[in-house]
Order: sequence, then structure tokens, then C-alpha cells
Amino acid sequence: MALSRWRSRFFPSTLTDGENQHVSLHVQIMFRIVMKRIQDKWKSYRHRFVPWIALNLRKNERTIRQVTERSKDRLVSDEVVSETLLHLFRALLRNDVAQQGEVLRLLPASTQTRYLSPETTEGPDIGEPEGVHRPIETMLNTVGFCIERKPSSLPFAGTGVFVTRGFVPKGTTVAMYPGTIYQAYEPILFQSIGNPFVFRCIDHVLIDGNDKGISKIVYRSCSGRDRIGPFRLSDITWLTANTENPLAVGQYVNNCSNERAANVCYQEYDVPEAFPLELRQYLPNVNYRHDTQRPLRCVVLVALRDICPGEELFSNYFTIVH
Ligand SMILES: C[S@@+](CC[C@H](N)C(=O)[O-])C[C@H]1O[C@@H](n2cnc3c(N)ncnc32)[C@H](O)[C@@H]1O
Repeated sequence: MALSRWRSRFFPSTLTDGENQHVSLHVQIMFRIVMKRIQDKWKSYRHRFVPWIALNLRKNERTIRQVTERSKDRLVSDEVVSETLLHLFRALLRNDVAQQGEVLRLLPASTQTRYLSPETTEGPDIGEPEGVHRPIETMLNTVGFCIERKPSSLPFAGTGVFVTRGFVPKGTTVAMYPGTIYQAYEPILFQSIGNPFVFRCIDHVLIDGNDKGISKIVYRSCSGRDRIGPFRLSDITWLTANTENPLAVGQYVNNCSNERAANVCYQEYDVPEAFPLELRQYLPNVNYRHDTQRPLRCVVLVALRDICPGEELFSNYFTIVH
């Protein structure tokens, strides 16, 4: 009844009964298609919609328990992941200290204080100081390989991540998934609209790895907020072209397919309390809320097999090891 009233407003009454039926059928089909689209969108967004999360907390907890019990089989232990991160971060810090020393040596005394300030991100253009390596070189020298973003080998897949030099043995921590960490009950709706970089952990913790738009502003703001004395607690350079921690490009790893099997998998890694303060500046993750009572969640990508130089990394977007 309502449909025929609505229809008579938009379609001329000169249509025959047969034509009217035809139009009505079209309207119904269009209505179903639109409803299906809305339903699909809702199914994918409801996990980020705080009232829905609150109403379904019990059900979610049950699912988390089941999934967690099924996926205790990590590829490598947290200790092994820590070892790689510490090894690389120490080398990056040594390099940064050497660079600062070298830059200072080259500067007139009057400008040294200015460039030493932890707030300062600008610097004089003095070229590459001697004996100092770019982070990517430090990575190659320390962990034996480097990864970089390049156009994907898959058509229409945008950017991908490649092993460009060295060799990655099976079980190696090969990349990190950077971004802002949202606990299951924290609001991410606006940041998540049209955002393909939101990664969902088994316990529904979300990582927003988008380096543009609102996501970028939120990350910058949270990262600037959290520091202890002179120490930054997270890295913001993954938002720029000059990444200080070269592992932090995991959000650009593309999904596997029948032709391109996964060669890396995601593994959750909660940063241990004992992780050195001065090395946290290389962690590419920050909590959305400053008062989060849990260890910082990171997600690393671990090699499922030996990976040779020139190979693109592929993960399975639907598998995470807890
Ligand atoms: C997390 S992003 C990965 C980085 C992305 N390639 C880029 O350039 O921004 C996920 C998006 O990459 C694209 N993508 C990932 N795997 C793909 C594949 N196997 N084939 C085609 N597109 C893919 C899809 O557009 C997907 O929404």
C-alpha cells in the first residue's frame, strides 16, 4: 500500500497496469540490493561501534576464549621476538647517537643546543655524516635482510612489501604492524570509515595502521602525549617516508591468494614490562588512551618459510596467532 502511494508520486499515472507491475518489481529489487549493502556494511562496522560492543560483551568474551584456546600455537616465542627487536633497536639507537654526535661536531656551537632539543624534528642539511648508516643499512647489518615498500607484484594491489636485500630464515620476525591501539571498548568508528588498515586482534583489540587522514592525526597526538622525561615511548616516523624503524611497514603487506601463498603470518606480541625505556622510541604503536592498564600490544609478522631477496611478502588477513 505504502509502496503504491510512493510510486504514484514519482511515476506518471499514464502507465498501464503491466508497466506499473514492472516498475514495482524494479523498485523492490533495488530496495533489496540497498538493504543487503547496508546489512553487509553494518556487519563489518559493528565491531567498532561502541554501543554494539557493550551490548555483546558477554558473547564476545565467550568467542575470545574459544579462539584463544584454539590458537596457542605461536610460530616463535615472545622471547625470540624480543631478541630480534632488541638487537635491531640497540643498533638503531647506537646509530642515532653517533649521528647526533657527528651532526653536533659539524655545527657551530651556537646552534648545537637548538638541534639537541628532543622537541626538534628539523635539522640542518649537512648530508650523510661519516660512519653513520641509514636505518635500512643498519637493519641489513644487524638482522641480515631489509624490507621495503614497492608497487606490488599483483595487478591492482597498490603498494606491497618486499625483501629487497639479504635472506630471511623461517621463524624470523620480518615486520611490525604499526598504528594506534584501541581496546575493544574504545571508539574508532570515524577513523575506521573506508579505512583498509584497521587490524583486528583475536581479543578484538584494534590497530589502526593508516598513515593518512584522521588516523595519522590521532597517532601523532597520542605519540606526542606519551613520554617519560626525555624518552619518547613510540616512533612516529612510520607516518613519513623516512622510517626510523624499517620493520614498521607491516600494514602494507598484501593478502595471499591461490596463486601467491602466504609467506608470513601475524603474531601478537605484548611488550614486556622489562623492555628498555630508551628503546621504546622505536616501537611503532601507541595506546589510544594514556591510562590503558595493559601491556602495549604489538603485532609482528613472522616468516612461515625461508624468504629470498626480491620476494614480496604475503600474509593471510584472516589468521592471527595469539
Ligand atoms: C592493508 S591494505 C594493504 C596495502 C595496500 N596494497 C595499499 O597499497 O594501500 C589492504 C588493501 O590492499 C589491497 N589488497 C591486499 N591484498 C590484495 C590482493 N591479494 N589483491 C588485490 N588487492 C589486494 C586491497 O585493496 C586491500 O583493501
